Amino acid sequence: MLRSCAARLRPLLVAHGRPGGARLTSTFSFEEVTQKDHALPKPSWSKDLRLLFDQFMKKCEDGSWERLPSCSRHSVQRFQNFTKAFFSGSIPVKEEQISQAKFFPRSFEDGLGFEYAMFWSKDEKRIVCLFQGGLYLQGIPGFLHGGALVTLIDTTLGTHAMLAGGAVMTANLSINFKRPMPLCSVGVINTQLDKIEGRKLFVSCNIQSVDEKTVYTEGTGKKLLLSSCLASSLSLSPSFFFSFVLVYNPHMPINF
Ligand SMILES: CCCCCCCCCCCC(=O)SCCNC(=O)CCNC(=O)[C@H](O)C(C)(C)COP(=O)(O)OP(=O)(O)OC[C@H]1O[C@@H](n2cnc3c(N)ncnc32)[C@H](O)[C@@H]1OP(=O)(O)O
Repeated sequence: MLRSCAARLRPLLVAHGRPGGARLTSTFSFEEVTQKDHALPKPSWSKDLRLLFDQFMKKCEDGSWERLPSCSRHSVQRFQNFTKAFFSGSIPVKEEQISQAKFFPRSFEDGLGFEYAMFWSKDEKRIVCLFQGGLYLQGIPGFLHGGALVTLIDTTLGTHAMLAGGAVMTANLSINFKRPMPLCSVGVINTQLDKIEGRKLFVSCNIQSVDEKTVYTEGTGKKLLLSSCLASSLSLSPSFFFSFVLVYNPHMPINF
């Protein structure tokens, strides 16, 4: 089974100039050049968000943490390869629409929607997502819409599951809204991987205020790996596995 899985993935990696097992920095860097990295400070970021971002960038200096770059759209090639690999090549939108499609959390104008940056700790195996919810994300007056919070929770938990296991889809998400979160305030999402059962990854997180005094929301999610052979390939050949994940995840570190 592993051999057939590897055979299925190899053409995709070669198509990106990435033979299985090789480090993939050069091709991904090329995409970085052509696509804007949104997980960097902007004028619309509040002082709180900048301060937290700077603190985590400091933690990155010794290599224990890594900032995850984030772009707003996939290249047409990446899109097509993803659907070929996991949905039998049936592209769900018209060919001409592919280049127009945007990653939902990155689809708002600067400062009006989600502003966020994720950091990954390889040792602690967790993600911290620093974010600020803009004026277009209002629910009840003055507070963030619950759906907006769920979007960012799903995105952060999905990224964690991808880093832990490979391409995933959300099968189940459970949310507890504990306190309303003020519009334009800054929140911190902390994730953890609770367990893996076969293709199922159980991940959870909460959203806290910057001073850690308020827990706004808690979330637990069940993510399903899209291919059962990917998890087992991780234990045999991490570099091959990571090279695959790098192709598909817009939040993946450049130098994994
Ligand atoms: C591109 C880079 C972007 C990267 C960007 C970074 C992250 C972005 C995050 C966004 C994520 C999304 O929005 S995803 C979009 C929202 N989600 C979806 O549209 C998913 C739609 N659902 C599906 O496609 C499917 O139901 C799947 C893939 C989830 C599962 O189908 P399947 O593969 O056929 O699996 P199946 O045999 O049914 O079940 C396998 C096991 O999982 C359990 N299971 C299945 N569904 C559920 C469920 N809803 N709740 C609990 N458990 C479930 C079953 O009981 C079974 O357990 P057992 O018997 O083995 O014990």
